[in-house]
Amino acid sequence: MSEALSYQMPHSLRHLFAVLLVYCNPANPRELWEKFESPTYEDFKKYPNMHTREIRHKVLNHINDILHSMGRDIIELTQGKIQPSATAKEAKDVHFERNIIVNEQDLQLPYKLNIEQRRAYNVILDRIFSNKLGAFFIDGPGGTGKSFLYRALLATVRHIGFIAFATARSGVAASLLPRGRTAHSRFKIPIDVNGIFSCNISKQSSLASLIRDAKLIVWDEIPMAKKEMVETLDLLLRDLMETTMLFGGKVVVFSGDFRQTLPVVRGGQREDFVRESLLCSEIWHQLEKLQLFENMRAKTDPAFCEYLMRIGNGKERKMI
Ligand SMILES: Nc1ncnc2c1ncn2[C@@H]1O[C@H](COP(=O)(O)OP(=O)(O)OP(=O)(O)O)[C@@H](O)[C@H]1O
Repeated sequence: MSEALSYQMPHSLRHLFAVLLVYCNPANPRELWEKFESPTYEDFKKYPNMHTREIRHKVLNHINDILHSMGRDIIELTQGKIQPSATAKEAKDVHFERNIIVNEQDLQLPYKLNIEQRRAYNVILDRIFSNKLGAFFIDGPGGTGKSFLYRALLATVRHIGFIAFATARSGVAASLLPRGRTAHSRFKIPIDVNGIFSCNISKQSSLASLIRDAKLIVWDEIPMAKKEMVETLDLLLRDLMETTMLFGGKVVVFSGDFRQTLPVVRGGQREDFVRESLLCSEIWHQLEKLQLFENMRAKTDPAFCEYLMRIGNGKERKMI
């Protein structure tokens, strides 16, 4: 840092400081910062009426933005006194999404797939590797291994360095997927779509570029999502990819079980839930359906599997 002071601009000094923090592991980052912070302020000092406190905050936020792009955080340096900006949070998120390390266990999943799962796995991967459009719905009752199949797909695609998004309608389902996020937060879809068919993503942002690069998008629990959410994602992808192809020509895999929960419509009746679901969207008819039948959860108890199916299909009169 001492050497750099004589020839580097404040902007570069801030960058150098971030690099030192990440790659050189200084014994006492705070002491290092306090010794060299002043020269990193110089470019902000030319603004009239800007107090030192404000300048310090701006400078630390800039360093934080740089640290986030490298997957680190200034909280280590400031003990939580500085909150990252929205841009910094996005940069950090993008960095993590581009650098996911797949765990060994998940890499073994493709070898454990049953016949139906393997068929779906091969069809989807083939579309990804041949760069062709693929919009799928994995149709399988609870326990048939839909999540198991996603994990295998996500592991394979991420392991070779491709970007794959794991999303779900609810936070609970998202947390069960490796680096899962709710579809709302991943694609910035408004919570209450209500005729606003646009996601809050600027075309120039790093998130937009990450989405453009994505090879696979997985969306679990789709029966719980309102059809407008899926239509909004379709519009976002067409817009970002500058094409009229469904989902911008990307490979998108939806799944869920329509025997389970449908979208919530306040004060609605059964027909309202159905009308709001993906089943009543134009997109539904364009999805390729891949079936899973074998119940892997209750494999050793076929009678129980049949009982569950009868409940799901509304044919069971006797409840335990
Ligand atoms: N090929 C497989 N080999 C071994 N176990 C499997 C396989 N597929 C699924 N399983 C296991 O079966 C159980 C159910 O699988 P999973 O949770 O993926 O089903 P699901 O269809 O997503 O269920 P739900 O709709 O209820 O969420 C899990 O314990 C999972 O580990």
